[in-house]
This record gives sequence, structure tokens and C-alpha cells, in this order.
Amino acid sequence: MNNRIFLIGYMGSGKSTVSSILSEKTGFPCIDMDQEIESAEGMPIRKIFMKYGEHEFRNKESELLDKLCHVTGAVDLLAGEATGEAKVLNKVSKYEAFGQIEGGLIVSCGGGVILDDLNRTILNQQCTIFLEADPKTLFQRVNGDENRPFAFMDVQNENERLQKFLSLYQKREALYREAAAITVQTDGKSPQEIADEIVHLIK
Ligand SMILES: Nc1ncnc2c1ncn2[C@@H]1O[C@H](COP(=O)(O)OP(=O)(O)O)[C@@H](O)[C@H]1O
Ligand SMILES: O=C(O)C1=C[C@@H](OP(=O)(O)O)[C@@H](O)[C@H](O)C1
Ligand SMILES: [Mg+2]
Repeated sequence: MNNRIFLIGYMGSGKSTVSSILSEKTGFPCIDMDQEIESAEGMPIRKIFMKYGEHEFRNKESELLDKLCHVTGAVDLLAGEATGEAKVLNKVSKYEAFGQIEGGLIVSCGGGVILDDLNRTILNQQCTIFLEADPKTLFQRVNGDENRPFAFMDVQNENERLQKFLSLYQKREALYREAAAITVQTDGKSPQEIADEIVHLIK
């Protein structure tokens, strides 16, 4: 059984909820990337976005993902390939300790982790599972959650907010599929049922 599982998917798809159930079922520790970033930076994600911008949050997210996947730098990963872009990933960072974790792990990623090309390449080499769901259902789940820092969350008009949420999902959907080895359709299933399905799939 592959013992390092990464859950990806749009906001509200149940990554955090399902990963803690999976952790109980497998006995592997669970890491919620958003929580780890909040704890390392000492502030909620929404505040990181407001204070430093989304770009800085994405850098931290990539840094943490590299450590969790034992990737020490872009050069190692892309060895032999021409990459015009140099990304300094192997500097000593707040997230260094995550690179020392050995053994099984359940990782709940942030919904936007797939936006970065290199993150998708790294995830594609792991056991990465896309929790697929109807984005309209997801909107109902996260609508009004003040901790989610997206511009559309602050749009006053409900229908306009929904349209923005759906259009962002449309832009991202192919990226989730590209990064994942397995897709689990979650509509109409409870987090327990989804976790059971995943345990069965990775056996
Ligand atoms: N399969 C599901 N069915 C119903 N509600 C769910 C399901 N998965 C998650 N939820 C609920 O949706 C909300 C968002 O879930 P969460 O795990 O935080 O999603 P994510 O980490 O993917 O953003 C939570 O209130 C959670 O209880
Ligand atoms: O979709 C996104 O870009 C984000 C999703 C959030 O995680 P969840 O998917 O767990 O809400 C969190 O990483 C951040 O607010 C950005
Ligand atoms: Mg989450």
C-alpha cells in the first residue's frame, strides 16, 4: 500500500475532513497544509493574503509541499530537463522539519496547490487523490465562511459570488485532474464513505 496520500480538490470538497478520518483509519499522521502554514507564520491564511498577498502564500505552500514530498529543489526534480526558470527551493526554511518526516502520512492540501506547474509535477509523482464534487454543492458549503480569503467571498451579490466561484472552478478543474493519479467522485457521499472508498483504493 502506498503510504503517503495527498488529497486535492476545490474549496469545501472535504480534504481536511476526509484526511482526519483517513488518519484514524490508517493510523498515519495527518498534515493539513493550511493549518501548518498558519501555525508556522503565526496568522490565519486570510491575514497572510491581506498582509503579503496571495503570491507569498503560494510560495510558502510550494515550500511545504516540497518538504512533504522530500523534494530538495527544482534542479533535482527536473534533472536532465531544460528549465528556463530557476526556483530556489532548497534554502533553509521554516518548513525544513517536514522534510525529516518518514513513513506514512495523510496530507490535506490547500485548494489552490495545483496552480503552480511544479507543484502539479510533484503531486503527480505521489499518490494524489482528487476529491471531485459538484461546485454548486461546494459553494453552499463554503459560502459565508469568512476564513476563506478569496475576492469572491467578499462580493455582496450572492449570484455574482456564485458565478465567480464556478468560473474559478472551471479554470482549475483540468489542473486537479492533471495532478491526481486517482479521482474520487464525492457527490452524495459522507466523509466516512469517501474515506472508506479511499482506503479500499489504496490497499
Ligand atoms: N462529503 C461531505 N458531505 C457533506 N459535508 C461535507 C463533506 N465533506 C466536507 N463537508 C463539510 O464541508 C465543509 C468544508 O469541508 P473541509 O473538509 O474544510 O473542505 P476542504 O478542506 O476541502 O476545503 C465542512 O463544514 C465539512 O464538514
Ligand atoms: O482554493 C484556494 O486557492 C485556497 C483554498 C484554501 O484551502 P481549502 O481548499 O482547504 O479551503 C486555502 O489553501 C487558501 O484559502 C486558498
Ligand atoms: Mg481544508
